[in-house]
Amino acid sequence: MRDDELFSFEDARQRLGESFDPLPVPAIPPADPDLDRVVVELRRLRDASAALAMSEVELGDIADRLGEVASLLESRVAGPADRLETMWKGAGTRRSNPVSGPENPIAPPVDFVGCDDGSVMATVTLGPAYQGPPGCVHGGISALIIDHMMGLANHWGGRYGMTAHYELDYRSPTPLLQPLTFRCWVHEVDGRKTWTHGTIHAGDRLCVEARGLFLEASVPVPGQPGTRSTVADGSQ
Ligand SMILES: CCCCCCCCCC(=O)SCCNC(=O)CCNC(=O)[C@H](O)C(C)(C)COP(=O)(O)OP(=O)(O)OC[C@H]1O[C@@H](n2cnc3c(N)ncnc32)[C@H](O)[C@@H]1OP(=O)(O)O
Repeated sequence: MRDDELFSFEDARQRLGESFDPLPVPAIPPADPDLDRVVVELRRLRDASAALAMSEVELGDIADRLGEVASLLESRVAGPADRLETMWKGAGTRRSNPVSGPENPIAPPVDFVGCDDGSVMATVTLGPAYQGPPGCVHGGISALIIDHMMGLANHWGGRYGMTAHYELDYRSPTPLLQPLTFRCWVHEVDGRKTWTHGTIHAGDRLCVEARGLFLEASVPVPGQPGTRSTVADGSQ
């Protein structure tokens, strides 16, 4: 089997239907549009603040003004422990995860597409907030995105699980400010185990190769005693 082949293409077709259009995997449910707009603005602040040093910006009372907004929000939102509970009462973690979640300002965000061959793909351009080596994506950010994306590829391939083992080879520098193509696919399955592979390319150049072992498992859901989640799609 070639390394980039789905473990069972026909099996995936049976599970996913004879023909299907690429879809977001899994679809992220909409919520209050104002909430998503707030996060879009927070991301603009994130990216602008990553470029503040050595800039010409007159900072003056900027910190005070931002502090006022932060205090306003803090006074009206749930604390972290309560938030963990509400997160699992709604759309699971799909809206709040740190890779694609529209409610999470640290998410770049990355938009995923499920492909006809069973893989999951994404194209994303990362800015200076994600820098590691000069001009390059931080290796931990690459790892974060691929790990999450492998979870989605498992879901797309009808599997689920928690990452038990995960390894990456950084084959060449991963550039900032250029479109990067991420791809993940289920490579092999055996009982509770799913081996999932992934790559990052800049154009035709291979930047990162990754392999993960996922084990079917469940974890207790915060605030819902006796309830466990399979972490399959952020729901139970
Ligand atoms: C739509 C989807 C959206 C969601 C995407 C989310 C993706 C995010 C992915 C993550 O980041 S998950 C978070 C990071 N992972 C964790 O926190 C997992 C922490 N580890 C655990 O909870 C447990 O170790 C785990 C549930 C993974 C496994 O515990 P088990 O007690 O169920 O496994 P066990 O020790 O019985 O081992 C089962 C088999 O797996 C093998 N195994 C376990 N850990 C391994 C390992 N690290 N390396 C290789 N093999 C391993 C083990 O040898 C054994 O093989 P055999 O059955 O052949 O004997």
